[in-house]
Amino acid sequence: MQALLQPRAELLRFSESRCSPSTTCSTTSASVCCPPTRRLSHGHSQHRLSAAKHVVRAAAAAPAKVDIDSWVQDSRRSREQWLEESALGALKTAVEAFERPAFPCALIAGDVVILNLLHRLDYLESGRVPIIFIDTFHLFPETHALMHRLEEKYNFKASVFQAAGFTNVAEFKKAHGSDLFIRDIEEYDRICKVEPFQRSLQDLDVDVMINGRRRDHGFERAHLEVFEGGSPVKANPLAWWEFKDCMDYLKRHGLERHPLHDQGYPSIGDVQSTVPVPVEKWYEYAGERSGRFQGLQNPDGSVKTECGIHVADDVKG
Ligand SMILES: Nc1ncnc2c1ncn2[C@@H]1O[C@H](COP(=O)(O)OS(=O)(=O)O)[C@@H](OP(=O)(O)O)[C@H]1O
Repeated sequence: MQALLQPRAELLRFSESRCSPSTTCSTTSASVCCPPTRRLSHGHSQHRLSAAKHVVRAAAAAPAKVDIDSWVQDSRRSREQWLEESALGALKTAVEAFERPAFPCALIAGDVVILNLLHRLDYLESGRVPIIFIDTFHLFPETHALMHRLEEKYNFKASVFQAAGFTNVAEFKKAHGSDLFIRDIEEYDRICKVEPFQRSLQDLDVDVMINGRRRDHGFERAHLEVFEGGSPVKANPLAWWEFKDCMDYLKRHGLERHPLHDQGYPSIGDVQSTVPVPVEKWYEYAGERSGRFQGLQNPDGSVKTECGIHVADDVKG
């Protein structure tokens, strides 16, 4: 309360010092502006204006004894702690309530965070949460290499799914050419992403699917909740995190991040449709994914922002 009163006391002191002791202030609001004994008879409106400016300044200024910087730091720390605890809680809730959880993992920053959270809960080494990795035949080699390093580190083996009927990229290109994604992006997504993804959920009979989708990814995900109904149910432990929270988590915990971040890529998908983004854009709303799906359009001509993996309500197909 004292702190709230202080600016007004300041104002009165300020007003008093500006009023001439030899003049009288005549306006009704002068009781705020000047003590009654020193009311001005002239130029009061001008004086009132400077006093009003002072009110704004006085109200904006913090009482001297408050260390706002430490408040800011404390609130950041509590936010980080809360985000971390809520993500761990969501994963635990999902895994304990369902029988066959799985985590389809593309190794973008949030996925690397989730892998670490799963490791902390002992769901990786124990095999309680299988990791699904869709090899689209068009991923960056660095993505494959990172997956191998994380498999070693956390002692798990990802279940890899590829386009049906092919065992390697050469076979795929022989059948479909090397530019299917240019000629027919819908068909490319269906063959290389959506079908292997749906097959992975069916083969593992997944009843709850963990993933790293977040509200700050863009308008399609702006209202995402931590859990979503459907078949399977989806657990989105990072729904309320921002991209910066993910990067900060990796740094705070000394974790390896995807090496392409250091080459300017905030998000990493397929080689042919992922480009670097100026770093000042990374943390804007939807900035993380702004280098994805480059040059691609939906059939209705709108800009592509999803490959279709998570668009259907019932992703098991
Ligand atoms: N390669 C690969 N392997 C396993 N799982 C994958 C893969 N690519 C995408 N996904 C899953 O799809 C979610 C959305 O991915 P994206 O929209 O970022 O990209 S993509 O169009 O699918 O490439 C993505 O969500 P995140 O967890 O946020 O990465 C995953 O659940």
